[in-house]
Order: sequence, then structure tokens, then C-alpha cells
Amino acid sequence: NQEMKNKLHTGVNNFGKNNTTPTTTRMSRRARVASDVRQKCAAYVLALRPWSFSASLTPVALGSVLAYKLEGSVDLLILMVCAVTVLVVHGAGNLVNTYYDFSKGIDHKKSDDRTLVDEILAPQDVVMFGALLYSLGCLCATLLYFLSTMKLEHLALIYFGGLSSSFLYTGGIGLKYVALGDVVILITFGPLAVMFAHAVQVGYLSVLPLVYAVPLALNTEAILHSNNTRDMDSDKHAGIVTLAILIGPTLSYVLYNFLLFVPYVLFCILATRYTISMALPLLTLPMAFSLEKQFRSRFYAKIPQKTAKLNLLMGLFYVFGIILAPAGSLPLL
Ligand SMILES: CC(C)=CCC/C(C)=C/CC/C(C)=C/CC/C(C)=C/COP(=O)(O)OP(=O)(O)O
Ligand SMILES: Cc1cc(O)c2ccccc2c1O
Repeated sequence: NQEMKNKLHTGVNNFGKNNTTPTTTRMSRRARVASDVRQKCAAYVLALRPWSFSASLTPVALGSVLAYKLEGSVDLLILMVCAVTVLVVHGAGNLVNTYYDFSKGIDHKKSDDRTLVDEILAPQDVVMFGALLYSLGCLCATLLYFLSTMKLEHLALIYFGGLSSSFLYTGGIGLKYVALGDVVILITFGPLAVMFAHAVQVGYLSVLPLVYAVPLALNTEAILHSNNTRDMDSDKHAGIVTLAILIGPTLSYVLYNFLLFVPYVLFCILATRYTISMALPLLTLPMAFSLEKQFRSRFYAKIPQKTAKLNLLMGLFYVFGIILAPAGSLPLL
């Protein structure tokens, strides 16, 4: 601010000496303010870690498409509001993570998340943005209550379940710090989000989305597990415990393979026993083999982002496979 004040001051003093008109001085000041606003907005967007949004968008797509198969139609407005709700709660969870990892000294100069370490944003900005997102999420959930036929107690149970998980992952007791982060991710990004998206469409809770969520949930957990394996040494140094630390690098590799390949086994079973369209996600197998190789060679740096990319593609193929399945060919329990 002081620098900007000095520059503006100089600009005014130079007026008349170097042909600077008041208009250009005002324009450059406006341009600089606009550029500052743009930089700040970009910093806020990056702090949300948008590369990970596939993890919450694919369960919404899956839940909605299951509702379409069951009820024959989906309400597009409900789908949009539901996607925004889940995205906003997910984003807020990422901000809570940024804030607590920084205040506990877990994030450092070499961390993936350097929003606070590099002073790109102030801790107070992150807190305010997180509170804003949680408020927006509550507003969207209220809107969903009026748009859908879901009972208030059911909607509140799932929505606040998602909201509390997103906060408690690193806030409060900090489930991530006591090796429970993997369970949180497995449940929230899988059954909870799929059930939420399905229930707001059909108006009731069902076990069907929980079963269909399994392959996607495993793949999403692979993102987190690769992230925790990469950060194993620095997390150990910071004094926290993750599943990757508990089981060590070799078993971590075994677990990553389990999370990566079991969904493909399930797709093979669905394709051979029910309908061939469920073989569509198998198109992503080459990506999975390439990731397995990188994990085996311990080139962890880009694996979480690449696994998120695989997650998006696999999720989309899964959803298209369900859409293309002939009527009555899918197991509806
Ligand atoms: C059902 C409803 C309404 C919402 C569900 C919405 C979701 C999916 C919420 C989950 C939010 C959540 C648990 C976010 C945490 C995100 C996360 C896994 C961050 C990664 O944390 P670290 O493991 O610390 O990674 P870094 O090391 O990169 O910081
Ligand atoms: C599922 C999921 C979701 C996220 O937002 C993540 C953010 C950073 C690192 C890992 C993440 C993750 O595994």
C-alpha cells in the first residue's frame, strides 16, 4: 500500500513535467487496482485447489445419474444447486486444511500448498473465505430443501455430516493428524456425496447409491493416499500420523495398487454379468498402469494431481456407462 501511495504521489508530482495527463494517471492507477484485484481473486481460486474438484463433482454426477435411471428424469436446477453445495463445502474443507496445516507448522516452503507459507494470502483472508463458503453452502442447502421433496431431517443429516467432515478433517480434533483422514475421504467423497446427490433428486434415502459409490470412493482415496505417501517424511517430521506413515512405503505401494485396480475388477464384473457399457471406465486402465509405475519408482511429485485426472475420467466413463446401460440391465438391488 505504501509503495502504491508513493507511486501515485510521484505520478501527481510529475504531472505537467513529463506530459502525463490526469486521465492517464487515473487510468494507470485504475489498471493497477484492477490488476491487484485480479491477482487476489486468482490467489483465492488457487487456495481452493481446483485440481481436486473432480473428487466432489464425479460423485454428484453419479448420484444424479442413478436417480435418472431409477426415476426416469433429473431436475437440472436441483443438480446445479447440489453440485455448487458439494463443491463449496469441499472448497471450504481445503481452506480449513490450509489454515490448520500452516498454524500447526505442517506446511513448509516445499509443500504443495504454499498459500500461507509464501504469504500469497493472509491467514485471516483464508478464515474469512472459508466462513463465506460455509455460509454459501448453508444457503444452497436451504434452497435444496425448498426445491426437493427430501425430509428436512434427512437433508440436514447428510449436509451437516458433509460439513462437519470437511471441517474436522483438519480443524478441531483434526482427524487427518491421527490417521483417520483416509476414512473421512473414503466416506465423504464416496457414499455421502453420492447419496446426497441421489436423495435430493428422488426425495428419499436409499442404499443403492452407497453400493455404486464404492469404485469411485476407492479411486478418490487413491488421490489422498498418494498425497500422504509423497508427504510421508515431512509429515513424520511435523509429528503427525497418517496411514501412509503407519504402514510404510512398501505397504503404501500395495495399498495404492489396491485402491487403483479394485474398481477395474468391479467394472469387469459389472460388464460381464450385467451390461457391456460398464466396460467404458476400463479405457482409463493405461493411465492407471502408468501411475502404478511412477508410484513403484517413487516419483511421487505429480502423482496426486495425475490420480485426480484419472479420477475425473474414470468417473465420467462410469457415469456414461450407467447412462448407456439398457433399461433394466443394471443391478438395482
Ligand atoms: C455431502 C455434502 C453436502 C458434502 C460433501 C462435501 C465433501 C466431499 C467434503 C469433504 C471435504 C474434505 C474432507 C476436505 C479435505 C480435503 C483434503 C483431502 C485435503 C488434503 O489435505 P492434505 O492431506 O493435508 O493435503 P495437502 O498435504 O496437499 O495439504
Ligand atoms: C480427495 C482429495 C480432495 C482434495 O481436495 C485434496 C486436496 C489436496 C490433496 C489431496 C486431496 C484429496 O485427496
